[in-house]
Amino acid sequence: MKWIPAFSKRTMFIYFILLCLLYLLYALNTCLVDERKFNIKHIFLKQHISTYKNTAIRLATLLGFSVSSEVNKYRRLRPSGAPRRRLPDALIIGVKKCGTRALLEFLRLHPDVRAAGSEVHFFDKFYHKGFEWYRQRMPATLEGQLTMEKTPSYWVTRSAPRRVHAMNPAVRLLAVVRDPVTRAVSDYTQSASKRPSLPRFEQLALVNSTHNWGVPWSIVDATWGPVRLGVYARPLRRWLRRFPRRRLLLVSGERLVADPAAEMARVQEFLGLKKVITEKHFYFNSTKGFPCLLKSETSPTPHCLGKTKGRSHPHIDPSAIERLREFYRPYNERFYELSGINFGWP
Ligand SMILES: Nc1ncnc2c1ncn2[C@@H]1O[C@H](COP(=O)(O)OS(=O)(=O)O)[C@@H](OP(=O)(O)O)[C@H]1O
Repeated sequence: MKWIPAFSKRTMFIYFILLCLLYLLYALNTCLVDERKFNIKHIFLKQHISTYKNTAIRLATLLGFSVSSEVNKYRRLRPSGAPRRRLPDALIIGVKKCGTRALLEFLRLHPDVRAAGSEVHFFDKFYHKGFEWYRQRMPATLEGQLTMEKTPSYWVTRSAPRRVHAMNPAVRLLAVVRDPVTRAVSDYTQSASKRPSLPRFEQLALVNSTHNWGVPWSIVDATWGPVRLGVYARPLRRWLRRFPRRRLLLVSGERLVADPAAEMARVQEFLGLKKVITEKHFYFNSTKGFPCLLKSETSPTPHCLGKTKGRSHPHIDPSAIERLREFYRPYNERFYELSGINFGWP
């Protein structure tokens, strides 16, 4: 052990204190430039490595050592605690009219999640604009916070799995699914609210045909958008060709209404988030018939989702509902097999 310089205990102690002071000053500096709330996870976990690195660089510079060009980048960098826009870490990819807005709004209650407010439609409509354009649409986040976006049409966009994979193969995907019959009625209700002259649901969902024995019979029009979108097995297969099953969380639209806190516990676990969103955040609004929020980042008072969420549906002939249920049954079975979850739709 002769090669160890013979420092006195006193000198070593002074060096140790100096190092601790430098680290403390650096950590404090990081907090002060951060205009948001002090975030324990952010400072002490995610930034740990870069904090040590930057402190070492500062120390080296102070002691008069020259620093390499790579290290010189440090001077141009903003303090590492400053918020900046990043590509999403997680995406809500669908399914239309299954509760995607509710999921996003609930997730926004979490201090470690920041999400784009409106649907960005990058992977379906604006892919040609490039990832930099996409990044600019994202909210600024601190290191350690998740950046999110929801665009339900990604679920059925054929090129979306490949494109999302090209952005980040480790991205986490969430898809909300609900009974395809209710989903179809919800989809129709939305269209009818924009076009009051739209024919009745039954007329669009079913086409009259003649049964083999001459008995009039109606068959489901599987080409009609609101019906086609409820065949979940096909798009799921496409996503699973690109992403392992563990990267995709299927959220139950029914449970998101019946027990939002329990469903959000699954979501938070999947996203690797601390369980912050709990029963305390929700109350059931009997007028609306849906869970609403007690408070959120944007509103300190109790509030529900907008008027376009939770519309009342028109009455649909029960025989048409039954025809649709028969139609979806084999597709639902296939979907349960592929996903490994039995959603128990009637
Ligand atoms: N908490 C809460 N409040 C209101 N609505 C809720 C909620 N949770 C789930 N839902 C259901 O979400 C349905 C709308 O789904 P999406 O947000 O995915 O619609 S969209 O695709 O973004 O247009 C919406 O469909 P409709 O009932 O047909 O309006 C709701 O059934």
